[in-house]
Amino acid sequence: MMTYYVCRCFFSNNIFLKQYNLHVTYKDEEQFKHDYLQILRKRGCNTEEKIREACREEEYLASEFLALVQACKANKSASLEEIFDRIKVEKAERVYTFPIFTEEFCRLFVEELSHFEDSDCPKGRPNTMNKYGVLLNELGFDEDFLTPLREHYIAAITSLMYPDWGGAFLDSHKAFVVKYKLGQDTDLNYHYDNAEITLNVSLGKTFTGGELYFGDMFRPRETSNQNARFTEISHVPSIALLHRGQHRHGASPITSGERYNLIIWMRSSAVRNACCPMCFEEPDLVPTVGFGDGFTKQTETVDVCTV
Ligand SMILES: O=C(O)CCC(=O)C(=O)O
Ligand SMILES: [Fe+2]
Repeated sequence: MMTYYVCRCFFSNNIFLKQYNLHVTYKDEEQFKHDYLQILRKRGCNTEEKIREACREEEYLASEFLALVQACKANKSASLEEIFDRIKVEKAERVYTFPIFTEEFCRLFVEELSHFEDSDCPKGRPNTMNKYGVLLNELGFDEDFLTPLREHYIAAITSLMYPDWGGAFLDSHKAFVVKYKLGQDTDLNYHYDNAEITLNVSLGKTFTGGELYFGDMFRPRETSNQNARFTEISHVPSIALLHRGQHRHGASPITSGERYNLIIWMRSSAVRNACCPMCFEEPDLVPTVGFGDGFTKQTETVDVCTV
């Protein structure tokens, strides 16, 4: 089958520097300074510090997110107070939210996905629950965007928040975008994820309804808990939500508009090699391509099946 790609330029071209009201292309620092230093200076970017800020590759990340990651990295063993100033603790147990992307980046991302949807490229769907989502590894998003995002940024947060779920040992992921629209998929059944930790980011566009609701943790060999209490959380564009993969959840129907969410199922081979989170048995490994479902043949494991 033919392999299709997106161009690397998606991550470097046409980045909007809001503060200076300027669209730029970023290949490397030398090119960036050569092309934009003069105009940036004229627009008030006149100190070394400001120039360094402007040519950071992290332009698509919210400044609050960069500050949170910095605090997590600095705070590895010290007090969590500064981190809890920067992260919202939601009512559902161990669910956290925080700004992650700029609104401009969310808009560009959704635009890019719409082009892909309109194209006749073959489309693998994220999972059996979802007819309209897009698998992102097929679009070439892992190498330059999602793997560095997980390794250099998100891991700093998960290491602190979910040490018991392999948060410090995440080594692969499956990422996709889910889409809800009246007349297409409008909601998602109650389920748990094939992930140790899930990142769920609302990308917009505009919608009503579509809340995420959380119930109880999945327990193998236990019949469904009729008394599970549900906690609803509304998605807000550009805000990320972190939860444990085994924390059962679903999405309420949207009542208008279109809702796109980036979902990253993050895996820790050290955790899942000991016990498959879907069948709760020792995994029966079948070779596959790419990250597969995140199992490896490494022998060092962390057993959370008993957590
Ligand atoms: O639509 C959502 O916010 C939830 C999606 C989800 O839980 C999933 O795809 O695993
Ligand atoms: Fe899910």
